[in-house]
Amino acid sequence: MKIALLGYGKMGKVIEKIALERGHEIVLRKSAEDTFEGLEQADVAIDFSIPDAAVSNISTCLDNNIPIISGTTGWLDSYDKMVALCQEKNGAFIYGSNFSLGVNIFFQLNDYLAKMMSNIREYKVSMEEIHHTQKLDAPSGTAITLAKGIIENSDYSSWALENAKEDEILIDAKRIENVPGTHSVFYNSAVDTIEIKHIAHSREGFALGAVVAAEWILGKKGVYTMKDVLNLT
Ligand SMILES: NC(=O)C1=CN([C@@H]2O[C@H](COP(=O)(O)OP(=O)(O)OC[C@H]3O[C@@H](n4cnc5c(N)ncnc54)[C@H](OP(=O)(O)O)[C@@H]3O)[C@@H](O)[C@H]2O)C=CC1
Ligand SMILES: O=C(O)C1=N[C@H](C(=O)O)C[C@H](O)C1
Repeated sequence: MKIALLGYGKMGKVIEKIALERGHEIVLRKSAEDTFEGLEQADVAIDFSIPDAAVSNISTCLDNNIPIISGTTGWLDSYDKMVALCQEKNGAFIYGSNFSLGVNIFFQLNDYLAKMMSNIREYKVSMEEIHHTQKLDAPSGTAITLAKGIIENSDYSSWALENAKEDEILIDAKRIENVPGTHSVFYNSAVDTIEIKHIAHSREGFALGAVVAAEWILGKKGVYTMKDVLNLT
């Protein structure tokens, strides 16, 4: 499979390593100042760039009939627009706030726990996410997906980074050198705390998931998620 890498930073480089190990070829490594030259040769593109570049990268792929996997976070206000473009162009598109197998299992666990806790009034939910200091967006895309999972399964209506109201989920976004990504969901009562936590030990899990998603989408049309790729119910 010929892959275009849109974003060749920390993630782009780990994705390249895993893609080569799995027998794929890289036909474009695009950073900020590079053009899309080489995209036309690609069977699929993988975008791990920056919030301000994601929409342009995804649109360019859809306009050129290249299936696109995007892991870039911090651009979700335009997600519906990209879904509509994919449908209009009869393209193929996956966005994932987190491509690791472990986090996608954690998403399911979070939904289940939120459902279970929804009628138990003694507990108040909150979250913590910790990432490296170069991260541009806060809260993380993964934290937003976790918050959505809780909102869909409870009476909480939104999330806040500070001064959370009664019906808001407080997300504490911490930035600490070299942390690949740690997410915790807490249910606190006066007498105890229930915590579920995912700790990424490196970027390899995210990168492998993105390459697996790229392999999976070949030959398909439509908008999918990692739940489809991993066949999680
Ligand atoms: N979904 C997931 O599983 C994961 C998502 N992420 C997300 O992926 C994104 C990238 O993370 P990371 O690799 O750590 O970040 P880096 O800052 O290390 O890399 C970002 C790269 O994007 C490049 N870039 C900037 N503008 C453009 C553009 N217009 N077109 C193409 N590339 C561009 C930068 O180029 P230059 O160096 O020239 O500025 C740089 O190479 C972030 O949004 C992060 O949140 C990260 C890990 C997992
Ligand atoms: O920027 C990162 O590094 C990460 N970003 C993603 C996010 O925003 O959730 C996924 C992962 O946690 C690492």
